[in-house]
Amino acid sequence: MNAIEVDELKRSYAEGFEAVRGISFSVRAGEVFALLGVNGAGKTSTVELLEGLARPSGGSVRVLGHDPYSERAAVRHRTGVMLQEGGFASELTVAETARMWAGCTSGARPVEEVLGLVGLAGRRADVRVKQLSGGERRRLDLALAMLGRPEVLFLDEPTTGLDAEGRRDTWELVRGLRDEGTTVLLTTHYLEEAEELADRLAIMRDGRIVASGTPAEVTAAQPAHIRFLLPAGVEEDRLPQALRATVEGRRVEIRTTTLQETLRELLQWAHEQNVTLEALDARSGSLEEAFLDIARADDGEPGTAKAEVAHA
Ligand SMILES: Nc1ncnc2c1ncn2[C@@H]1O[C@H](COP(=O)(O)OP(=O)(O)OP(=O)(O)O)[C@@H](O)[C@H]1O
Repeated sequence: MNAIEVDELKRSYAEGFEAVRGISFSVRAGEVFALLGVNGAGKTSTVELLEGLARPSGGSVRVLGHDPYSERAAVRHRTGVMLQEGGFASELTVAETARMWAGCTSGARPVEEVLGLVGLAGRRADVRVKQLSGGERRRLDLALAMLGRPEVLFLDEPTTGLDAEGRRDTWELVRGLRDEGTTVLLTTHYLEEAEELADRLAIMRDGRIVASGTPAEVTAAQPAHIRFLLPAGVEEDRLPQALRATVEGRRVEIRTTTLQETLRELLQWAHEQNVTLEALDARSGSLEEAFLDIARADDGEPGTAKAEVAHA
C-alpha cells in the first residue's frame, strides 16, 4: 500500500513562478523516502503540499488515501510535521512546550519519553526555548513531530545545524521509527544522510524530478574510480592503453563502468611488471557524484540526466 501518492503535482506562487512543475512519485507504507535537490529545487514547496499547507495549482496528492488540503481533518492527526523553522514561544521551557503540544494531540506519547528520545529530557527539559542551541531546537522540533505517534512523518532538513553526533542520533531515531512502521518523507542536503536512511529517493532540479530510485539504482549509472600512484621508474606510456588512465604528476586515475574487470587488468599488469601500486584505491560511484552530475547538468530538460533511472 502507498502511504503517499503524488501525481503530476504543480505549485505556482502568486507572481506566476512555477516552483513545482508536474512531479509524480509514491512512497510505500513503512518506507523512508528522501527528496534531494540544490537550494531552490522545489523540495520545501513540494513537502508543504504533502502536508496540506497549500493547495496545488495542478495534479494531485494523496496522503493515507486522502487529499491533505481539502480533507485536512482526516489526515492531520495521523501525520507529524517537522518544518524548517519551528515557531516556538521562546519564553516557555522545553517541557512546557512539549506539554502544550501534547495537550493538543490525541494519543500523545508521554512528554518525558519523547524528550528522552531526542536527548532533551531531565535537566535540559527545564531550559527555556530561547536558550537552546540551534541543534537542540531541531531536536525539539523532531520531538514535537513524533509526539502524536504519526503514521506518516514529514521531516524538512531534520539534521541541518546538528553536529556529527546529533546527526547520527537522529538517523538512529528515524531508523527506529521506520522499524515501528512509520512512513518517513524527508528532505536533506546531506547525501550521506540519504544514503544512510532512504529506501528510495528522488532528486529534484528546477521543480522537476530528474532521477529517482533506490540509492543503489541512482548511483549505478556513475562510473567507479581507481586511483594509485605511478610506480617509481615507470613512465606513463607503459600503462595499458585499454585502461584509459589520466595521469597528473604521479597520480593516476581510471574511471570505469566495469570495476572488477578493469581492476583485474590493472593488477595483472602490475604483477607482470613486478611493480607495487602505492595508495591503491578502488571505489564504486557514490550518490554524491550522481547528485553533482545531475545538479551540474544545465540542459533544463527532465529525463536527460545521466543518472536517470526508472521513475517511481
Ligand atoms: N512564497 C514564495 N513566493 C515566490 N517564490 C517562492 C516562494 N517560496 C519559494 N519560492 C521559490 O520557489 C523555488 C523553490 O523553493 P523551495 O523552498 O521549494 O526550494 P528548496 O528545494 O526547498 O530549497 P532549499 O534547499 O533552499 O530549502 C525557489 O526558487 C524559491 O525562490
